[in-house]
Amino acid sequence: MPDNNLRRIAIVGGSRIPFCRSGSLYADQSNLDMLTAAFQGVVDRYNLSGKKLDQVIAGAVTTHSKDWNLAREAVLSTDLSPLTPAVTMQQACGTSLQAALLAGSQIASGEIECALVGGTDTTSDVPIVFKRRFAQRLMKLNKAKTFGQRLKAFKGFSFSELAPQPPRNSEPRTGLSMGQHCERMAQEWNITRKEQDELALESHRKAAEAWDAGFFDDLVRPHNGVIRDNIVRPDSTLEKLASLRPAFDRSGKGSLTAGNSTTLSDGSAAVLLASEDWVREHDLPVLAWLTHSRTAAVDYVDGDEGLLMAPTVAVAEMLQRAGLGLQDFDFYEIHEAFAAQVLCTLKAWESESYCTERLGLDGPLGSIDRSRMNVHGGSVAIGHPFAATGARIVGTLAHVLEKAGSGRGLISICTAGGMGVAAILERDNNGSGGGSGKKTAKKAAGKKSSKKKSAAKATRKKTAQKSETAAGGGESTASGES
Ligand SMILES: CC(=O)SCCNC(=O)CCNC(=O)[C@H](O)C(C)(C)COP(=O)(O)OP(=O)(O)OC[C@H]1O[C@@H](n2cnc3c(N)ncnc32)[C@H](O)[C@@H]1OP(=O)(O)O
Repeated sequence: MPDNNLRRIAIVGGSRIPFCRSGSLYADQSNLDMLTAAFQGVVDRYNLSGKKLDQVIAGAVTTHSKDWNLAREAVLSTDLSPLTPAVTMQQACGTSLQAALLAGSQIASGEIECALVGGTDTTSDVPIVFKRRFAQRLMKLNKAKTFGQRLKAFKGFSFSELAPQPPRNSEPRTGLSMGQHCERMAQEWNITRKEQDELALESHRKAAEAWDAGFFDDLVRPHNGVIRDNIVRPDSTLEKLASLRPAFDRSGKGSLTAGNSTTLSDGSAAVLLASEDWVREHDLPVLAWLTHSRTAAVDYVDGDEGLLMAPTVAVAEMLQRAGLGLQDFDFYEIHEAFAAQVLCTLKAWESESYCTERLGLDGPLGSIDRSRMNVHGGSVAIGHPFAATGARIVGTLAHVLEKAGSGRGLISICTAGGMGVAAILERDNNGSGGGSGKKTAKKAAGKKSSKKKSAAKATRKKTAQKSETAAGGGESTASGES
């Protein structure tokens, strides 16, 4: 991306739905319902109704086979032009940040002018399937033409075959959950329980303050009757956090709890990216520019690397290529998979031996100013619908930079499979630097013709009908007050 022949990548803006605790207010929502809502949020915000976009890249980590090409199905459920192509991709918790990087590369190279990227995940609507043996019987039954063939399909049947198979919740190569892996990292890096609880408490405090101050008003669009993230706990205390039992290691050494880990959550987020020309042509604002990125992986299987330590590598390599130091940032958005993951990452960057021996640097990257990190809360407080987190963070950081007027922000996301995705967003001193930005998002949305408005309404109705909505008013109001 630093190549001068490449075009600048504008972040026009993002939209997401409120994130909710697993099995709560989105229990009736599918990945498609939620991704459609995030996409439609961007469409409405930037007056894209009926428009053909050049590219849509999005994904989910936990999917059903019925999800098909989820990104394309979501496009067809919005009022974007059906001529908009879309691709579904997955890189665990890095999915929608990686989607932005892939789309950004296409914009930079001149291949496309604009792209919508996003992610969604549900831990409420998970695919629970039968054992392979029973599934094979059903396939045989489906093909059977005679009564004898139908009977044969069930020859030797055992009721144990009916035991449901829930989705995998552990790393395929180690059999350990993310939490168990992060416990190991916390113990290796001597991260205390108190440090983790303090970080978690701060995350909740900042997220609650940001909601109260209206920071999320432009970024989060109510969905299914929910108006606020229902995971944020403004009333949490250090004493309460300290009283929670370790969740992943009950040997007495464990320090990761429900309070300092991300909770299983449902939600979606999307971001619109474009070339400078396209932004100008459509008179849209540029909140920030996507200027650098890097993806890295660590060997957590045969090597002795921590599963969630790859962002240390991705960020180090990105900084080297960008010619920047770790302190050259006004804001840091570090995905809080677990409070311990963030603390291990910060400690690794401060460690001379880790930075020289593992990252091949001349010395430590050093400390960051913690008051600039996750300034409006992180994944511990807001929630972490896996594939949605990258787009949430890109949208949030772009918004933070817009409000600051100018500056530079660093994004760091750890993923399952031992990977890390990093990116840099920047905002020029002269503001947007791209389109005049005269037509603000709200003005753009306000200009929507009544014909388009009713088309959008009809489409949303169509989508809503597809899911059996049980948006209980009482429950939704409760979330609004959370
Ligand atoms: C790359 C990556 O991003 S990896 C990360 C991927 N994500 C994950 O792996 C998800 C990890 N999280 C989990 O698996 C689960 O959330 C767990 C296992 C940590 C906890 O699950 P649960 O036990 O169901 O959590 P639950 O929400 O019920 O909380 C347990 C208790 O802690 C309390 N609690 C949780 N957070 C707080 C808080 N901030 N303040 C006060 N109390 C809290 C709850 O009220 C609850 O108390 P109760 O038992 O009295 O009702």
